[in-house]
Amino acid sequence: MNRRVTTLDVEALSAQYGRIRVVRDFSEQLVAGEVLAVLGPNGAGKSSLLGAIAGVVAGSGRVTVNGCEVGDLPAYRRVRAGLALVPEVRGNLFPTLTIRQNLSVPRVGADGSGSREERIDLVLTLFPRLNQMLDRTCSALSGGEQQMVAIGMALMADPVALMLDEPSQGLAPAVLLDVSAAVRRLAETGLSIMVTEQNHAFAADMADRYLVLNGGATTGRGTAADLSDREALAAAYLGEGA
Ligand SMILES: Nc1ncnc2c1ncn2[C@@H]1O[C@H](COP(=O)(O)OP(=O)(O)OP(=O)(O)O)[C@@H](O)[C@H]1O
Repeated sequence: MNRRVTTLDVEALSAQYGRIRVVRDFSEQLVAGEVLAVLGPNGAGKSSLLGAIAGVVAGSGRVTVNGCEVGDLPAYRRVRAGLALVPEVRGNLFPTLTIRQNLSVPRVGADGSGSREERIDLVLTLFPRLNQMLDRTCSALSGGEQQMVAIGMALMADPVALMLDEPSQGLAPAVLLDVSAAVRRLAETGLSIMVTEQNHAFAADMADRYLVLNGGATTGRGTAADLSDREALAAAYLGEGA
């Protein structure tokens, strides 16, 4: 896998609800195999940013996936171009369906011709604990198990760029380790991953680098090593000029 290949290129992106713009002039590039953490306080615009990139929140700007400009395409066409989103609190899951049924819902692969069994095998290799509970209803799973299925759902489309919206929400520390290990393993396969987080320690376990979004604007950025440097992180939250 050539790690210098840009898989996700976002340029001058904004996100808005009606006339209220909540993300302004966001630009970022991710290369294959890279994990970027998007940090920021409540209301900073993290979910809106991922939503605008995925095409489920109104916005403007350029979004290029694997060299294909998708900024004017509806969300489902962006998925086919290789962009996958796992929304906050596992919002892509069907709670009354079993794990196996949930994994049967998404189209498989960019052109729909992929092997569903192969994709399910990948999900079960990443999250072996799901093996024992494939026929269990998702509403009866723990938050961590639901998060694993939610990530599995996104992986069915064989994406090149995966966006995870606050995957740590409501998860026990032991499960966070499972999720961060899975994110690292996915990055090793060449997937680019953008993950919003407020849990800095969890972000440090996964990310190669981070940026801080505050009030809808990027105020700072740094490497994963900086995430344990409280002063560097505080400066990133306050703004690079602080
Ligand atoms: N559907 C909506 N309609 C109007 N405004 C919204 C909507 N969703 C979010 N907002 C506003 O957009 C801004 C950014 O919200 P967003 O959810 O993107 O932030 P966030 O950083 O993800 O926050 P959190 O960490 O609390 O999830 C906030 O001011 C929020 O109130």
